[in-house]
Amino acid sequence: MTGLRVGVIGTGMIGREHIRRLSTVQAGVSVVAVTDVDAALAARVAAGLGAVTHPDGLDLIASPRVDAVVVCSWGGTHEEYVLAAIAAGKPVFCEKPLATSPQAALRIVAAEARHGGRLVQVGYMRRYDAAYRALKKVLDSGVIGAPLMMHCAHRNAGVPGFYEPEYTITETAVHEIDMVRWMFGSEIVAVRVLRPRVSRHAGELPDPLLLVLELANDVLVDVEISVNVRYGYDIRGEILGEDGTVALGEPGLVAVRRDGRVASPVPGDWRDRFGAAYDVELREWAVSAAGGVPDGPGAWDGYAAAAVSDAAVRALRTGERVTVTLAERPRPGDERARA
Ligand SMILES: NC(=O)C1=CN([C@@H]2O[C@H](COP(=O)(O)OP(=O)(O)OC[C@H]3O[C@@H](n4cnc5c(N)ncnc54)[C@H](O)[C@@H]3O)[C@@H](O)[C@H]2O)C=CC1
Ligand SMILES: O=C1[C@@H](O)[C@H](O)[C@@H](O)[C@H](O)[C@H]1O
Repeated sequence: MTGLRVGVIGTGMIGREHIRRLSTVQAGVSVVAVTDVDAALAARVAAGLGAVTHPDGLDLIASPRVDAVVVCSWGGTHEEYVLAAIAAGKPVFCEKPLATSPQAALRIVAAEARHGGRLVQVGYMRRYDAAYRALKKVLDSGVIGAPLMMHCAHRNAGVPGFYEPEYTITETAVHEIDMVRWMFGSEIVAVRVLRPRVSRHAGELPDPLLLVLELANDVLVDVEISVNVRYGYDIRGEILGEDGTVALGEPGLVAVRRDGRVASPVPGDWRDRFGAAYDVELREWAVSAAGGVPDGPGAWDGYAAAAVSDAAVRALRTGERVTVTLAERPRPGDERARA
């Protein structure tokens, strides 16, 4: 791979994680520029890398020294930076969510279509996880027969103080929303959100929740979202087919049997559970971006996830079943794509 010079916007938790992996997992990639609204933080990160800092994300994107952009700032800032990267004709990896409303995500889809080819990749790392890839391989092989249902659980040990009630959907369940579309190759057409008794650890949050996702191919998916389980980070998935089932295995690589007990480690958070998936994700992105065209989950996937998230937030607020209708998908080079 010829050298790819990357600029990173947002040097917080996942920004620093991605900088570390971009600098180590793929030869030929260098992080040459960073920026953060916390300028002191950006300066510390840049000093450790020998990179330069920029006063803001737009300045970084415009730099002729930056070939490709990684956006790791807060969700509400993503649209502006992704649109600027498209305008500059630079490949951009944007952490999830692509944008915080379907309308904003659709503006990105339209801008990329007007550009005429793919530039955007969204950080849906489950598509790169060995266990999810193995699950999909079994499903696609037909060995369990036609899929009927999927049961998922997404449990966080805890969440930070700034975590808002709607983040249960837009920050957390959004991973299952994307994963399910990819797993079954079918759009989500309606969503319900059920609210069981609230956990005593929940504080002000609606925790836990049960989402029911209806797919266009009539597969039904239930997703438990629990964000204060305390015991660890636990991601589960099992598909029921006409002839059998397939489930994600336990993430711990070993089980210790002693004193009449079996014990195996539970990951602490998403960095533990999906560390290897992020490595593959960023490596594959860097290779495809060096060729000018990212090939992972794209702007349309970011839009579809935003549309389903939006419906799920409405379902959470109203208790009703909310249908999802996606916009018409513009084709590359489509000058009519809505501005
Ligand atoms: N794929 C995954 O599993 C995960 C994805 N994420 C996503 O990554 C993004 C960042 O999350 P974290 O790193 O956890 O948050 P964080 O709060 O640790 O870091 C975000 C950084 O962005 C900076 N920032 C905010 N607005 C900015 C702007 N306009 N320009 C430049 N810098 C700005 C903040 O000062 C902060 O340093 C979010 O969109 C989140 O949803 C986060 C965790 C896991
Ligand atoms: O993306 C992530 C976080 O932003 C989110 O807050 C967590 O709930 C997810 O498990 C994690 O993967």
